[in-house]
Amino acid sequence: MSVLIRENMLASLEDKLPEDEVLAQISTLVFAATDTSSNTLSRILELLAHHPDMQEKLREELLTAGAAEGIPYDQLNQLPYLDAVVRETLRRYPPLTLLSRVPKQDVVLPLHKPVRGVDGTLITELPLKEGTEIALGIQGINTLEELWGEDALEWNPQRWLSPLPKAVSEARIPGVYANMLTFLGGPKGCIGFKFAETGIKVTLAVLLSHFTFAPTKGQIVWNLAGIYYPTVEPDRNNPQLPLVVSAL
Ligand code: HEM
Repeated sequence: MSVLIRENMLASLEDKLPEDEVLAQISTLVFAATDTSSNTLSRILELLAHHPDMQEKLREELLTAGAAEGIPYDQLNQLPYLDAVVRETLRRYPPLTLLSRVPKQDVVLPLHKPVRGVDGTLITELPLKEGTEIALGIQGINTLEELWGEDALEWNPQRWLSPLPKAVSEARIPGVYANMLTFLGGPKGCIGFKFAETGIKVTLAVLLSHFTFAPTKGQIVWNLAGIYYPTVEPDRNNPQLPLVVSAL
């Protein structure tokens, strides 16, 4: 945001954004960045609390790399298990599960594989009228068994430590990040995906090298909304995720 403000002050009169547009950009950045990243982080901590073996493996990787004292960006980004945990969570539990797009003109959309219509004809493409709202099933693509294999619905960071199934790379998923649609792609894709990934990794590095996380007795429910958020049953309105946190 400071870069945006600074560059706008330096821009020529012709290129300068008016103040209301700068404010609108700042609101978009805050809105787009906050709940997406924090809910992903909550999801990771909850999953690690329920998988103490994976939590320990990740902590060991972090402590060996010196995360307790603080490690440089490049080194943090090269930690394979940390990367696997973040990727797998963003694959299996994308904070935005469904988004839509509206074509500005009539288009014909080719299908990845043909489907059979109720009258028995084979359909290979969909003609869409301008203005038709199309739902993009982010979570559906991220967890398609046909691509990711029979365990597509399992949260398994280990899958990122060996080559991905051929079907995944051959599908050419048009997302900006790791063969998935979590951050979408194209001109309206997420501009903050690297920032989000780094923020999540830095926070995990700091927390896991000083604390352990375990589940509480309360039942956590993840509510499907614009952005998935956790609550404690039966309260569905106040986002919260209690965990037992102990100092190392
Ligand atoms: C885990 C974290 C995040 C996820 C899953 C995520 C996901 C997405 C997705 C799917 C879109 C496309 C929305 C659409 O086309 O309707 C998007 C757009 C965007 N994201 Fe992210 N995002 C994350 C974090 C961030 C962060 C940290 C920032 C900023 C630093 C950011 C800034 C933006 C902006 C500016 C847009 C464009 C909004 C627009 O076109 O109106 N995002 N994000």
